[in-house]
Amino acid sequence: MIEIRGLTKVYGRTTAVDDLTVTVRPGVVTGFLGPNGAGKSTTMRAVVGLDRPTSGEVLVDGRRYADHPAPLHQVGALLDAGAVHPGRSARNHLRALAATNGIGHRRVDEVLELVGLSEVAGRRVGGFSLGMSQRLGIAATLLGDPAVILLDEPVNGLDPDGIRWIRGLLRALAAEGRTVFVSSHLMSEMALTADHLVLLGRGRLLADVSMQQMTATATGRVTVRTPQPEELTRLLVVAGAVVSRPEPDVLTVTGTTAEEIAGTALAARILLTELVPVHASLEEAYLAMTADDVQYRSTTPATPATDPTAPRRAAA
Ligand SMILES: Nc1ncnc2c1ncn2[C@@H]1O[C@H](COP(=O)(O)OP(=O)(O)OP(=O)(O)O)[C@@H](O)[C@H]1O
Repeated sequence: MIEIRGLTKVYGRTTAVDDLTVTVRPGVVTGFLGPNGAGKSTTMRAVVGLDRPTSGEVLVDGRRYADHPAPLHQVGALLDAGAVHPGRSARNHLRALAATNGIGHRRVDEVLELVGLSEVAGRRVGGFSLGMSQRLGIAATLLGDPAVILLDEPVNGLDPDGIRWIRGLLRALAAEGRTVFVSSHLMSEMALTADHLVLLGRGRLLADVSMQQMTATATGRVTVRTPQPEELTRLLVVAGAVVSRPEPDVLTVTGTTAEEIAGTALAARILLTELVPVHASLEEAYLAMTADDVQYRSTTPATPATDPTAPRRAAA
């Protein structure tokens, strides 16, 4: 378990993490999401003691990382896949890491196998593709068979096969009862991998929710087909809904439910030939939640930033 309590990290005039309190639990994959610059990497570095908090603290299974007698057995962290001596072979890189932590050669071969690098284990790491380097980084995190696994943007540089592989690996590690905390700025990827989500925006906690809760709060819109669109539009607008008309006999309605639309239509004897609730995708919910917190914004944000159905924040 990772307990982040009141974590604040200030760099000069930038508050990278702002009073963040969150608990990352074992047995599930927790996705750590937020736009670029939200403070995800800073938080992860603080977990493994690479960044000293300005205030607050982070405990891993009840102790600060530095207080664990054998940290590599406690926490496996992939924070920068590039931090490898380019002249070394993959096997020797892992053997060097293993040696300093009292881990034997057999475990090195096991993790090479696990990440699919056995056949290239003798090759110089300098010639590795980004995807291969990511796999090697993941192998290093698993060396000590840790209870807590921390991965910063692990799918970066992976091809679709690699992405599917890492998804399976993360889910298997969580199923074994480990704590799996994985950052990404790709909601679509997390939707397939994570059971729980921690959302960060400008260093602050925006949401700490299960994937199910996130989907439920992603209020959607309703598509209605009717031969009496003008009449139904008038009634729905009076009732406070927002209505657009993409086709002559089709309305898109937000701000109300399918049940209410059906009730309104029935009361006015308006025929409905189609009534389809369309749930907002997780991607839309995420964009709506983080719209105010994007540090580097393009000039034409193609986001539903003003969507009145955007879910409320858990904490602002
Ligand atoms: N060593 C540092 N010195 C100064 N500022 C820093 C440092 N590290 C991070 N920052 C700043 O802190 C903020 C948070 O950065 P951080 O890398 O933690 O965000 P992130 O969510 O991981 O972003 P990304 O998805 O782009 O990696 C940013 O404004 C960044 O510029």
